[in-house]
Amino acid sequence: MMYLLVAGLAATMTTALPPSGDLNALVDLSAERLLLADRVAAAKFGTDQPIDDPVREQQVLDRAAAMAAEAGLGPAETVVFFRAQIEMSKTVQRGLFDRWTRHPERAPADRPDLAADVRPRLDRITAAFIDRLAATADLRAATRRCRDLLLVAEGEADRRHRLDPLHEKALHGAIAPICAG
Ligand SMILES: O=C(O)C(=O)C[C@]1(C(=O)O)C=C[C@@H](O)C=C1
Repeated sequence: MMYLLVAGLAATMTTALPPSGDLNALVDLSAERLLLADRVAAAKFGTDQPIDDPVREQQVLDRAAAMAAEAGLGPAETVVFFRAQIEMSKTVQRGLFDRWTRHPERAPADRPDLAADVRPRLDRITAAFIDRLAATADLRAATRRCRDLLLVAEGEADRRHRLDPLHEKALHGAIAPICAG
């Protein structure tokens, strides 16, 4: 009986406790998504597919909101967060289009498949985001502690991913809603 009680408690604890309560993994996902914007831009550059795709944006936001509700997160705040990810992805894409237009020799040689390859990867990041947003829910508030942790996580992500100024600026914008409370 005692054994069953302890085993049951341990099982509850391992599922209830978030593996990492800090903001590093969350910011890291944001950086990964912005680096994936390079692949999105490469898929569109030199084609007639525009950077802005409002239909796809709505799909991303609807799916994120549905997953957020299931995870016990507020759909409205989750949409604000994902909107920032999308806006900053477009900032990166526009910056790269500009760079590649001015320096065609720097344009990517290959054209990734947006529907078959890049968007499924973005979708996987959405699911991982929900997980991390849920794990950091207590921390994400308009507090000094949140802002301090965010600053550290941002610096680490900049370094770890060796972000250039374009991606660095985009990461700064993408993570802005995290401590908005
Ligand atoms: O999937 C695309 O086409 C993208 O450009 C990515 C993305 C996004 O960040 O999810 C960004 C801009 C588009 O308006 C739609 C979606």
